[in-house]
Amino acid sequence: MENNAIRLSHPTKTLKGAVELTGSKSESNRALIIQAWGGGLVEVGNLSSAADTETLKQALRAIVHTTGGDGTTVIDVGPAGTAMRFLTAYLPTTNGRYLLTGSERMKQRPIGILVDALRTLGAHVEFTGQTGYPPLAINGGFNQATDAVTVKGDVSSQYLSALLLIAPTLPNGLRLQIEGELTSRPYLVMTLDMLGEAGIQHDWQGDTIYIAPQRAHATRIVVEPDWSAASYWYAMAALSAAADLFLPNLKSQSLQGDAAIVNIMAHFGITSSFTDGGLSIRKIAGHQPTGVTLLDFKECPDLAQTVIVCAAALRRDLSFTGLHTLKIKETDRIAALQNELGKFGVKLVEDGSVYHLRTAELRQPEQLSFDTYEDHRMAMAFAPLALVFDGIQVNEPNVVEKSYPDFWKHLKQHGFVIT
Ligand SMILES: O=C(O)C1=C[C@@H](OP(=O)(O)O)[C@@H](O)[C@H](O)C1
Ligand SMILES: C=C(OP(=O)(O)O)C(=O)O
Repeated sequence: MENNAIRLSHPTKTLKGAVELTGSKSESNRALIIQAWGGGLVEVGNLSSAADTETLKQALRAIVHTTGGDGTTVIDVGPAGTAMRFLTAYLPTTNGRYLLTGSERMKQRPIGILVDALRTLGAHVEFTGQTGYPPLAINGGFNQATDAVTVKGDVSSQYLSALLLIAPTLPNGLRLQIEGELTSRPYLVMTLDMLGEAGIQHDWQGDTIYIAPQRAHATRIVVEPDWSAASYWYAMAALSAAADLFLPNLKSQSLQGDAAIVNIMAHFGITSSFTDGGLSIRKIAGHQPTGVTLLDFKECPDLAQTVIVCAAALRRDLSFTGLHTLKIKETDRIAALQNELGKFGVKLVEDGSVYHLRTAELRQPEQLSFDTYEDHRMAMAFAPLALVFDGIQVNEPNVVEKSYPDFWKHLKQHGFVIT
């Protein structure tokens, strides 16, 4: 067994009880940026314990302490995509000098589209390594050259959210035209809704969003639990013998697009019911598969691994679309899925923009040891397989800290044996 690995099994295959999920990292990281320019008027409740949120919080603290100083502040966001993208837009609006960098993988995740837009606005942002990728040298204090930028919408919605989050602070505001098809749309809507919670108005006509220069109102933003984290409990429920779980504080009307897991998992025999205090999920005994054949993840890319692995274990030969952004996330998630599903005989076959799951040759090898590719979602998507196979191994399990540090602790509390 590798040094840094755990073995997982679940003797009873039954799940019961409550799971207190941490706050959404997407909501938290938006709240932190709004709070940063909100001038003490913006309070945030239930901030996520995700490492990505802690990273952004520390980075923003570093700015407060160095603004106006002469030296360059080095900010290393590690693997945190939202921290990288949001800071790239936010730092030019402060007065400091920064070197913004991240993990080796972060240096392979494109950011040129956002940097080009910021330069059009007049910001001072340079690539210090490969053009189009972090690290970035950023000098604060820019004179706004224009209020109008056009940004491609089909690569990462985070570029758009990053610009919108600073829009109210720009002297001339921002007129953001989205070019091409918008991917991960709910994250953009989340950004606008959270700005709205701080009193920031916007006008969205066709493909253009306008935000005038505005100040935040006094507000307390309370972060909802993380729906992407909830998705792993849905997968565990679907793979269990019986499940009756309660996830406190999740609401049917959510800012998070990953609440789509409710409808997706209905196809896998899981019912969801919202009460005043949260969400109950149950497995229906003797559920017959619905006729669904195709699932689209364009609006909820972070659910893709959860659902694809779950479908594989249930021998559901489904097809999937909307996976085009997965190759530029924490790892190439398509390649990572293909490798790890292959370890138990399942294929994920690429056919243009559609992917097909092929489970006919599913088998359990003597040893099942899953690699995680520095991707929290690989670890959390494959862990539920301990309910199906007689024990699995997960390598580098600490990756879960990126978004859900208590993941393994919660699994132990719900009957998983982890050694
Ligand atoms: O804005 C956000 O908080 C996020 C947007 C999505 O990224 P893309 O817009 O790059 O798809 C998502 O995958 C990521 O985990 C979080
Ligand atoms: C893609 C993700 O995060 P980020 O882009 O913020 O690193 C994720 O959490 O799945």
